[in-house]
Amino acid sequence: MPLAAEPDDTHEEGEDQQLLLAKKGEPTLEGLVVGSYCHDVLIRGGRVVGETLGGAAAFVSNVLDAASPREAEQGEAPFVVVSKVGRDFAYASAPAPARRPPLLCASPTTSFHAQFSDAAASAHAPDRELRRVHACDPIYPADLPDRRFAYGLAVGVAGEVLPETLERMIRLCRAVLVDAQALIRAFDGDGAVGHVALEDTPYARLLPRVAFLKASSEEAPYVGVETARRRCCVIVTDGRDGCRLYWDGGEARVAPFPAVQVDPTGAGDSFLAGFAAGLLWGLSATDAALLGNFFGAAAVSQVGVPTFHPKMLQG
Ligand SMILES: Nc1ncnc2c1ncn2[C@@H]1O[C@H](COP(=O)(O)OP(=O)(O)O)[C@@H](O)[C@H]1O
Ligand SMILES: O=P([O-])([O-])O[C@@H]1[C@@H](O)[C@H](O)[C@@H](O)[C@H](O)[C@@H]1O
Repeated sequence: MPLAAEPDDTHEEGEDQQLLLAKKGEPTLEGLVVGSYCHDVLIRGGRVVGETLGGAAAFVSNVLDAASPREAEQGEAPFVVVSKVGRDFAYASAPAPARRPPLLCASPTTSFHAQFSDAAASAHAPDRELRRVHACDPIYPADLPDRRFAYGLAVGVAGEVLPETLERMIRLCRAVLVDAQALIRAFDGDGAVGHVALEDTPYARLLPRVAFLKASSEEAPYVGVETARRRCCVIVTDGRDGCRLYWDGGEARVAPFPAVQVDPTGAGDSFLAGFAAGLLWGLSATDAALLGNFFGAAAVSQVGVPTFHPKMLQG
């Protein structure tokens, strides 16, 4: 499966899955996670049933730390997070923001209300309706550290990863993985989350320089998988049915792990981080997707940012 050509980094043909692996003599691969922490308010049957830390940066950091427990214990930071919050941010002491503090802005912290139907935990109910209540400042190219990274994760939730910021990530990182929700979300006057076609956004021209694009089954029609797969590897996640990988010339289904869903929030973020961790371990893309499915299933089994126990990954 050929990865997207690296526009700013040459690599030998055939090093498809090796892009995220340290080369001989290289220091530990450092990652760049770009996306904002946020406040999540969970509403079921018209009542607030939970208020939690959210934002892909929180879920992604959680998984990357769980997948590299030795570095996390030794205080090594195999990745940096560029995130923005307001002075009202309520979770500064939570593990992820405490380890990787966000930039403080004058604007309020991004906040989402996730409305679940009463049956949302059942097998086939739509999992949630999202509304963006507040949006913090965008993340600008100048907010990114001026150094090279082995990989980047563009994981905005409220439009904070600007096209020019993604372009800078591509220049700084050997391989960039993108969550489609950072590219195709649109918000109406009340903040209700909708989607626009990726082709109609300024991000479309950057796709040939992206290694992996992850989209949920709800987002996939707006991504245009048949077009996108000719530019980069596209992963479509499908909740309890696992995920499928599409590249130019092939596709593969990767089975899910069983889970009792109590809160679908963060499943996609956790999947993408688990997938990236799998590539860093040297797994093939399909085996890395299986690790992503593992973390996605673990995420839905808990409310908010899940707790992963270090032993959970020991064979
Ligand atoms: N109810 C579930 N049971 C088992 N695995 C799940 C469940 N929901 C999500 N997952 C896992 O998490 C991944 C991402 O979930 P999904 O809901 O598709 O993403 P998103 O949050 O972006 O909509 C799925 O591919 C699957 O592996
Ligand atoms: O559930 P998921 O799609 O992986 O990602 C979620 C976002 O879609 C949502 O906007 C945000 O409020 C959550 O904290 C989480 O980041």
